[in-house]
Amino acid sequence: MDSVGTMNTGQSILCKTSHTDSRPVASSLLVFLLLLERGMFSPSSPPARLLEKVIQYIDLHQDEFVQTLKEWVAVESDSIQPVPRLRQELFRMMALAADKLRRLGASVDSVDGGSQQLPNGQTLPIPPIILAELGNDPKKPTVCFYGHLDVQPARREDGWLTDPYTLTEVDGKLYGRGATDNKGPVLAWINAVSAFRAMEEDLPVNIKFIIEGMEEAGSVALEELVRREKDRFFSSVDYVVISDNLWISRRKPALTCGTRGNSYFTVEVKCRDQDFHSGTFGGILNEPMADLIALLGSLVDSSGHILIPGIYDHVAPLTEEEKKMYKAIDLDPEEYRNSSQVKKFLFDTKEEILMHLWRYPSLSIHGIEGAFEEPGAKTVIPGRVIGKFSIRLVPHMNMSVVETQVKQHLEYIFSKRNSSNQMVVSMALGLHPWIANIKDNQYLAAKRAIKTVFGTEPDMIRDGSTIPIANIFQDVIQKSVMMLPLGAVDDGEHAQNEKINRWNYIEGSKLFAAFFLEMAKLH
Ligand SMILES: Cn1cncc1C[C@H](NC(=O)CCN)C(=O)O
Ligand SMILES: [Zn+2]
Ligand SMILES: [Zn+2]
Repeated sequence: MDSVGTMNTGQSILCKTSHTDSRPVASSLLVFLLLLERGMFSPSSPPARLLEKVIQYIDLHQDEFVQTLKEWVAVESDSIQPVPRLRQELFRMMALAADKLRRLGASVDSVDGGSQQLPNGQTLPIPPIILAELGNDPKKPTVCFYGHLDVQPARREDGWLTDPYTLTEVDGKLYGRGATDNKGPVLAWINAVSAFRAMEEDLPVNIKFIIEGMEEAGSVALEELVRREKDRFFSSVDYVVISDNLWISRRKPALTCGTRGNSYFTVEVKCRDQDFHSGTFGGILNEPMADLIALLGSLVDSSGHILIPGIYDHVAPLTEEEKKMYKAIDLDPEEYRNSSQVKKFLFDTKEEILMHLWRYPSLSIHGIEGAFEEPGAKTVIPGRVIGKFSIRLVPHMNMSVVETQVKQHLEYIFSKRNSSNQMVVSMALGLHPWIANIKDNQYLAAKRAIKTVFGTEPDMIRDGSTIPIANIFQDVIQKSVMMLPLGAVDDGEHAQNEKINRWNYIEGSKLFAAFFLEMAKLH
């Protein structure tokens, strides 16, 4: 643990609060009691004893696991900024991971990602995608873990309290870019496997890995690889597990049963390609910005209701059963609001907040390309501007119906302005919502593993954002996909001071180990 850097606050890294402490003795005892209570095992039955041993191993080696996370976080594997130095870092990251997996005894294939053509004509290499496997016993189920090792950009000046690429532990929180998204969860899976390997125990399931380095940049080259490997690497895969989202709580584990999709639009308003001076042209033009602001202003009202006619028509009706589901979820709306530093949300109750994040569409306005957005008082009239907004999609909205509704609405608003400018609307991205089959064995196994390791039933949650690869796995290889998050709601993915709690990381490693054993029992 002392190899992990400490923030200069005078707080000792050894001074862990009980809140985040990972107590080896207590948790092993808890597991033992739970296994007894469930009546699944006699006290000395082999799987129960094996799990106890694995859990003990993970507790004893937790500082090594944190150290490896520190080494991985130290690699600036930023896939967003398209510069050669960072691409090199991505290659280094993927090589580190390949090496780690080889040392676990996996056979590892680093598949060449080819290259990426940027809009400015530059080409950059794409880091390899790792396909790895460990065990191919036909009697065991094969579980494939998907994760990514690229990260969002981070600079200390953005408001980080510690160096983003130096994993720093403060009060049981491990701060660093990628700690929770997604290096920590990838390593938790590897830690679970390594515990079995180190104790020379047979792995309960066959394990496969698909690990990429371009997720934050839109998973460039991934879909093509999945299609190409459908009948080879994926032919033996029975289940896919993704751990790339968060719990809705700071303490209570969750299983994710669905995510929203997204339809991303651009609306261009153009007078001419060059800007104007407002002293020379102001007063005699239909200004593109004024048109665009009116268009963007017509999309959603101040209560969050989307004003595009028909947009709610196909949204799945709310059932009584579903309403009950929200009641059970661990979320304190006041705490959530305060910790997000927001004065007031559009909704006050837990149920309304969750429903509007998960099961209703929302429209967000993201930005305007070509607008004057720097400080200062430039008297420009932009000649051409592009507005960007997106609608989060939910079951059972229809993508092409939404596209038509958006276009017709904007054309109607624009026509009422009698503007002489040109308007072009296009849907840049269409991602469908994802729905899990929670009746599937792996959800049952994960629930049992959570009960064993955390002593509680999970929150059955959805997620308001999109993990596009989930639908690709489901559609292309047609196997069950599960999202099993490890991180807490306040981990801050993509934000300054991203972290994963030591407790989540270590208990998460145990959770994956318990999951392997539960999966084996179901087969
Ligand atoms: C790029 N993009 C455009 N529309 C949707 C997306 C995916 C993006 N995914 C995430 O953030 C992963 C969260 N764990 C999002 O949902 O915004
Ligand atoms: Zn991620
Ligand atoms: Zn991310």
